[in-house]
Amino acid sequence: MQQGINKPIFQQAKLFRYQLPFKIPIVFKGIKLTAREGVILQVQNDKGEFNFAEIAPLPGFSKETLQQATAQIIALLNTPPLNSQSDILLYPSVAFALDCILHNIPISELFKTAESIPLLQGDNHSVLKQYLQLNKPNSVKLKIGRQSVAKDITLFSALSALNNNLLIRCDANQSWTFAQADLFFANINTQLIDYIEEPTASLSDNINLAERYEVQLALDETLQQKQFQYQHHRCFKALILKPTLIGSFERLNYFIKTAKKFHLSVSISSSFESPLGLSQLAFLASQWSKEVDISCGLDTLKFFESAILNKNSDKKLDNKTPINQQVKHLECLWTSN
Ligand SMILES: O=C(O)CCC(=O)C1=CC=C[C@@H](O)[C@@H]1C(=O)O
Ligand SMILES: [Mg+2]
Repeated sequence: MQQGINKPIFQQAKLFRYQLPFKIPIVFKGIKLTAREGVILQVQNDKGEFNFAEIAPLPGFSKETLQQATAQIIALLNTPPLNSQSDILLYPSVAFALDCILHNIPISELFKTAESIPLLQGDNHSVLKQYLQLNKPNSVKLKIGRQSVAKDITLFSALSALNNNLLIRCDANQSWTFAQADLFFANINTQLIDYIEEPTASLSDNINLAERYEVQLALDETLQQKQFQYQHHRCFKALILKPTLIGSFERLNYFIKTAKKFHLSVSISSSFESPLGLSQLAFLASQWSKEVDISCGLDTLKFFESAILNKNSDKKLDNKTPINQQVKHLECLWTSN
């Protein structure tokens, strides 16, 4: 994808606020959220066409707050023209949204059909129930590291007993110590791990564990460090790209090129965005799949009570209402003129 496109001054920009309640609260790195909050940016270009983007820092994962990101985008919109060469160090959520606008990333309905690897999270009983309800697919992503290692071992073994062909993508979100990760690997059939994302917070410990137990690693949080430069190791199998946490298209393209060079697979993964953000991620995934082996980790709408952008639930919108129409029903929190 092209970089650094400069656009003429836009006619009008608006920011809308959304809030999507979760079915049950979800804990993100120790922060319990009952709802997802973000803003939708709508920009009308000189031809009168609308472009959209979402800014929704994920508490626990993003360094910036929604208030900070909103203030930054307003500052940018107040000094047109919009371009991706801004001197200010942009927050990742803002950099990504800006590039979506500058590159006219459409709201596509692709995400409704894009096949995502099912994400299983919750207590052991509910994870096993979710897996059975999905008719035992051969590939799943399993959250671990949120309960005792003993319970995770029980869960992993119970899940794998349900399907001989199951390959599990594990995600520990850097929550284990070396000893905890070591205990986990020593007590499961590691051949059933497709790859594991970030067992501990130390990349060198993760490599050490991967070599010891012959498991493959995927990098997720590591890729969100602004200074991180990829150095290949044979135990790396996949890159998890969370565009709204990584930021600019320039940085994302760097990882796509890296994946191509080292034959890594790429997962385009959600950060629990609204349907608008997810639809743009699905579009980008379909573009990048021309270059690298892509899978989607966009299976997060199921955690919301309702995935419709709508301020008042009495407005009779349903999921057949086009997303750009839904935006009009949100509370407008800022407008350029
Ligand atoms: O990658 C997926 O399949 C879905 C998204 C997902 O698992 C995550 C999104 C954001 C924060 C975490 O809870 C989690 C992850 O770490 O990958
Ligand atoms: Mg992860």
